[in-house]
Amino acid sequence: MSAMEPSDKTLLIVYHSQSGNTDRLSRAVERGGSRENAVTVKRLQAASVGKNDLVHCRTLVICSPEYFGYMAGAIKDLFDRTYEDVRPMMAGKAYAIVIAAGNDGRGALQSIERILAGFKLKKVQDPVIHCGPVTPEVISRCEELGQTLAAGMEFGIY
Ligand SMILES: Cc1cc2nc3c(=O)[nH]c(=O)nc-3n(C[C@H](O)[C@H](O)[C@H](O)COP(=O)(O)O)c2cc1C
Repeated sequence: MSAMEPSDKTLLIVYHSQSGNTDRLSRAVERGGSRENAVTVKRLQAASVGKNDLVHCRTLVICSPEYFGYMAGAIKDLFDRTYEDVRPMMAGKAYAIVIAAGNDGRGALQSIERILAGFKLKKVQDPVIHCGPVTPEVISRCEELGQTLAAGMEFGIY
């Protein structure tokens, strides 16, 4: 595995979803990010993400439902599978988090933030935490998040 090339401009969106809510939010992030032509946007289910996907992205968006006050197991599994090997190559990359929850979401957010702090990733946007059914408003927020991240990458801010 090689270290990240400076020319890498990949926005990696990792998601897990059981009943479709997080899936829809992650698609909205993808749509927003795709508005910036100079950035490659990759949206992958957490279970299919490998170490190279993490190493070769510049910016990472984790989209997770909250299950039992925590991130989805598939997101945790991704971190478990990759942490030791990729951690040295992750420092300084940018991240943002999107949470779909029933009525809370803070447990999922905090658990992900703790691990990303261990990776030494840099939080560059406030999280989107959405409770309840997906609404047009949260779809717009997620599109905006994706576009803002991609624009920041395009202009070399992240
Ligand atoms: C097994 C399970 C556990 C859940 N636990 C929580 C929880 O602890 N806190 C919360 O706010 N919502 C909880 N929910 C609700 C989900 O977070 C919410 O429905 C979310 O939108 C599901 O996203 P998904 O459609 O992408 O799977 C839970 C749902 C399931 C199925």
